[in-house]
Amino acid sequence: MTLLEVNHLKKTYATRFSNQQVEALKDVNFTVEKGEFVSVMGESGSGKTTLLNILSTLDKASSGEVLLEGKNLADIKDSKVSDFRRKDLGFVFQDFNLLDNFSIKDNILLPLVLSNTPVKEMEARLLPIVEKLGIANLIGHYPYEVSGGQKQRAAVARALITQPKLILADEPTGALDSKASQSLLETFEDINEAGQTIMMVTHSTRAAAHSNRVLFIQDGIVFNEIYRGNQTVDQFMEKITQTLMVLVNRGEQHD
Ligand SMILES: Nc1ncnc2c1ncn2[C@@H]1O[C@H](COP(=O)(O)OP(=O)(O)OP(=O)(O)O)[C@@H](O)[C@H]1O
Repeated sequence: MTLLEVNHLKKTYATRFSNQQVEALKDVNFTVEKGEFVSVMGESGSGKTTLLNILSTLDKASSGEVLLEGKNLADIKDSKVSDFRRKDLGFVFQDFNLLDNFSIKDNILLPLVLSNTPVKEMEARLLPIVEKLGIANLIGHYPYEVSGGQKQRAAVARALITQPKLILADEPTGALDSKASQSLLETFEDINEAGQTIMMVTHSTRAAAHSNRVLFIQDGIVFNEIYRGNQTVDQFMEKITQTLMVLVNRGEQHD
């Protein structure tokens, strides 16, 4: 079943200091099936953040459409946009975005508090998630008392707690050491195997190699996509590296 459909997405920015326009996305087309774990790669400036911002309704496309379960995001009323973002999407960022003055538990529960979920239900949802993520013993701590890897697990728990249709992750391993990255990627694989659809922007070939499919963006379009299939992480990494080389060579020919 198709969860996300992106059709002819275009985003043009008007620059502030000249009349020039930047075409960040020219014609982006792809679909994501329910239960997929998809990575998006591309050189710096290729439009990955722009794409994530539009998918997460933080920014609007210049033209084209994004459908989530067949529903056009552009049709969501302004008054309902934050509700949509909170209930249907989960976010994981490079720098965790946890609130320093809230305990790990309160950080995780925040989206449910904001949508007036009964306390009993909050508690019932919390336990299995923190146990699965291995942070059950840390929920009374504050973010400054735990490691980067543990902070990111708390952020993943916060993303999962609303049972979102889609998790959007922006460089989730960017601030983690290799051990914590590896552990987070395995967690992503686990929650994906349990049915969670994930879309992750990353510069890391190792991170991307944990997903099922990689989309490569260049010059504002999806230039290529490759599937992991039965490949191991190492085999898929090799394939991703080869595809990135083609991308770099293509870019140099254009320069
Ligand atoms: N608000 C803005 N105003 C004008 N131009 C912008 C704006 N945001 C992004 N751009 C331009 O759009 C293009 C795509 O930027 P974007 O941030 O989406 O790339 P990216 O692939 O996420 O890069 P990175 O990997 O470095 O984060 C770039 O040329 C960038 O300079």
